[in-house]
Amino acid sequence: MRVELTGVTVQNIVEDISLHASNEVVGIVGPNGSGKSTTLRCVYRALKPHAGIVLLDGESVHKRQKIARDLAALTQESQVEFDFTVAEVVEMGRLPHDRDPEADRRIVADALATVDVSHLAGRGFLSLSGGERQRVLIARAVAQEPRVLVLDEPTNHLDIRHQLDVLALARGLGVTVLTVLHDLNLAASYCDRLYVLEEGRVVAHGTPEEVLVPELIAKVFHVTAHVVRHPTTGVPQLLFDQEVTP
Ligand SMILES: Nc1ncnc2c1ncn2[C@@H]1O[C@H](COP(=O)(O)OP(=O)(O)OP(=O)(O)O)[C@@H](O)[C@H]1O
Repeated sequence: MRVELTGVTVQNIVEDISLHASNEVVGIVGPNGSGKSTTLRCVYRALKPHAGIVLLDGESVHKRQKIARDLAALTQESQVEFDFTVAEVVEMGRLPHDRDPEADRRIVADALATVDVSHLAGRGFLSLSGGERQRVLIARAVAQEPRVLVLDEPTNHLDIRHQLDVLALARGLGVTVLTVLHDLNLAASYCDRLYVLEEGRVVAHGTPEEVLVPELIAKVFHVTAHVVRHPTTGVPQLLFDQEVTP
């Protein structure tokens, strides 16, 4: 499924953002406060842009009926207020679909296993650690079987193994993934293309190799970076000097 933002503007927070993603993993990176979450909010309809348009397969997200089924979002606001069990939380991913108890049970069990939280199925969500909660919310998104997955810092709270697992999982779904990531090396490893935001505007986009160059890193993040090749994958990775630049 194709996600396309054209000229999206929200107050003076983001201005004239245009980006697209189509059956690929697209990362949004940028410094704190550069407008990454605000951009994603326009995609999962938590915000209506003041100008511009967000299309899913050519249809405005604000008019589309089936968006609850097609799009799953793991966001900064994704929370569970009441103490549902983990299994119940993941079952919520099936709500937008027509009910099929047997298939739903299987899909939920698969999602729990895929995200390595089957052993937590009977636990209360609110008793979980931050990382466990994050993985359960990812399992809920997986159980939804979306065509577009929107992730706002999905590796938050996760240990390194689970960071790698979650991003590999998102890639392996084979759907359109639009994700905000702070870790530029993870972004380089798991994203097909990146958009770099600075002060509410897209200042660069392209493959990680095209985008993650020392000049851009210095300009946008104010740090000095050296690009090296990962010894086994060949993916560009960044090493940072300790001093920040003005
Ligand atoms: N509802 C709001 N009212 C006023 N300002 C807002 C609102 N939402 C976001 N902002 C401001 O807009 C800017 C962009 O916020 P946003 O959360 O989109 O940034 P971000 O790139 O996701 O940041 P971070 O990396 O810190 O999560 C910030 O300066 C933020 O304080």
